Amino acid sequence: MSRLDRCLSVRDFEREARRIMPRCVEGYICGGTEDGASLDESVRALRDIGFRPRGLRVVEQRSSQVSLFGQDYAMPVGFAPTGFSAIVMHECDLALARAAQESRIPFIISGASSVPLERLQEATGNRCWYQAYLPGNIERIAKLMARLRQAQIPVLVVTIDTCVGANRENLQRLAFTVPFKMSASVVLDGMLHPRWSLNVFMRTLLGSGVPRFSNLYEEIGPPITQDPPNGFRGERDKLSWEHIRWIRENWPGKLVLKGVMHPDDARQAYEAGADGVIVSNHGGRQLDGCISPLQALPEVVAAVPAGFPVMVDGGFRRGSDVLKAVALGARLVFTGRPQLFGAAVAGSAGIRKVTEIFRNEISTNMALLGCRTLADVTPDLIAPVRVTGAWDQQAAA
Ligand SMILES: Cc1cc2nc3c(=O)[nH]c(=O)nc-3n(C[C@H](O)[C@H](O)[C@H](O)COP(=O)(O)O)c2cc1C
Repeated sequence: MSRLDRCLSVRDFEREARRIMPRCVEGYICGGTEDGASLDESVRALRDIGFRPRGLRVVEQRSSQVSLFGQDYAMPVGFAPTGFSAIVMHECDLALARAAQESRIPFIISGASSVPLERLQEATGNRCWYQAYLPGNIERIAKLMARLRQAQIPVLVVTIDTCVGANRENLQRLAFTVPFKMSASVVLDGMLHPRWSLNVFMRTLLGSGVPRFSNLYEEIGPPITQDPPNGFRGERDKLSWEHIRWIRENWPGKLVLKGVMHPDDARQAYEAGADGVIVSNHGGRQLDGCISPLQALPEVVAAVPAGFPVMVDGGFRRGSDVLKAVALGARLVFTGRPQLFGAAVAGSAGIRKVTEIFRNEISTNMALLGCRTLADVTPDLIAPVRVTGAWDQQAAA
């Protein structure tokens, strides 16, 4: 049985991917910050919610279709932006964009990605959203926006949770740095993972050279082994609501803020003219000790007018996880690591299988919940998982 056939769930893909990736790549993809509390909390919070399904409803014809920003998507799942995906698969950005297009789900190009956004747009009929790591400098924002307009990006996603680089001790221990620097331990790590060295490292070097910071600013930047002009994080700590308001006045497309965790920020985003927010703690990769995005979601939904798109990401690994967020008011759920695990295990076929898994699980679980459409996935179908007194007594007996 092939590796791909063995993977029946996203967790299976994760297990296989961890075997293939060098430790420093695994640390970069899978890791969180400091004690990993935000990372753990995102996964744990999903287990704290259970379903209260309805029976005897005709669910023969089901649809998980969702409409957003004038597009119909096949299911309420999209690919979150993931920078440096080139270390998982040769031209991974392109494979992700194509798989998303084929599966009719949204794909967000990361500002820290390597395949030029113009190529990704060409491959998908100009459907990619773009995520920006913006400096608090209007002149520089304007230059990037000119490029995005030229490339006909329909949705600009501004990440607001990365004003500074977080404390990623795990990466320091593994000698993994951004910009990427070769060290003896990194070389040894690669040698101990020959499949990755051949399929990813050598293939990339021989095929297209060292990946570049292609989409961070207005022009194709230097290789990821060098600091981009103005630095990778230059002036991000100056970004404020003033810049968001300026962007709104000057950006004709849709505008989404990513990394919103506080209801007041969601309200402010709406008032500033944003078209949506993504509730996210950056996959546990920024502030450690954050509440989970799932916990933040209901208050964010309540803070904005009905119908204002609230999306969410962080820790979603099952179709049932996605449906819990939909029941709590999320229009769409983004995943970050799952499709990278798919890419690491089996390239494009692996990414496609991950989306199929989500689609099948969503369809099956909608039926088991008694839902024909996503509008039927309502808050009464979920409840906190709580061990009652009676259960405690039974357990003690
Ligand atoms: C390897 C990796 C790279 C990421 N790069 C970015 C990025 O460039 N921009 C961004 O806004 N978020 C980035 N994120 C965060 C994701 O967009 C998303 O918020 C998070 O991965 C969701 O959690 P999940 O991985 O548990 O699905 C990255 C996450 C990972 C795992």
